[in-house]
Amino acid sequence: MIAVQDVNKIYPPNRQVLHNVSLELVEGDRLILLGPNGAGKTTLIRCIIGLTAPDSGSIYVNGVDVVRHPDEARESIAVVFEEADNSYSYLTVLENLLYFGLLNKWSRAEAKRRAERMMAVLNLTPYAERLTQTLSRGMKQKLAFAIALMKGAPFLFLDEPTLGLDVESQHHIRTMLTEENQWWKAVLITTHDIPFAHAVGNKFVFIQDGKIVWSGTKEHFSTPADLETHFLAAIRSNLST
Ligand SMILES: Nc1ncnc2c1ncn2[C@@H]1O[C@H](COP(=O)(O)OP(=O)(O)OP(=O)(O)O)[C@@H](O)[C@H]1O
Repeated sequence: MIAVQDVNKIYPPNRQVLHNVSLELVEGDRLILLGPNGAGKTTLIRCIIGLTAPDSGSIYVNGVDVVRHPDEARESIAVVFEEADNSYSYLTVLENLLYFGLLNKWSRAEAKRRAERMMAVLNLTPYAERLTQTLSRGMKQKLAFAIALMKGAPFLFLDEPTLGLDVESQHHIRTMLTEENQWWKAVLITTHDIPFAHAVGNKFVFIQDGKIVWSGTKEHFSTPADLETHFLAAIRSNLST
């Protein structure tokens, strides 16, 4: 479980970008963090993974205090930032996946099994023997996603996972995230892609100017259009208060 309680963050000299933010990520959650540009989503993720220290509040990852033990807490979280490029360009797709699998202490057989499954789901199998320096940007993004998953961490954080991906690749990512029997326990996703958010999310948190303006489950929205309407209404009512 990840527990964020009353987190405040002020960038010097006095720009407060998170205001008393609290949220929980528990097993089975596919939590979508929706907010306009500059709302504080990336800052919140950076706080949870211990890259940025909050000015007050607490963050625990599986009981580990992130502020005191960021390295230990981070071991439980695999993160893919927007336009991530975490692969070695002089290794092939398969070699990269095996390398990161072995680094994460899977046996060779287990690393191979996971790499093959990952390539199949993300449609990277035809590129298994290609050097990653020859891949397109979208393929590299899918590989970054696969590499992060090779970590086998219980929590997965994805920052804008569909940005710049073609329709089929978006479909692969969506399928992967909603399949049964995941290797991870919960996922937190930031996105501006409403149809993707609606298809994947089962919990939603709307953030505006560093404040959580609404949170709830998927039952509130029967269609992507509902989600968009609800989101815009929450943002606008926050602006008018
Ligand atoms: N290191 C920093 N120093 C000062 N201000 C910062 C710093 N990093 C971010 N900010 C500011 O904090 C606010 C929140 O930024 P953040 O990147 O967390 O937003 P975001 O919701 O992820 O935005 P986007 O959707 O555009 O990626 C913005 O106003 C940004 O300019």
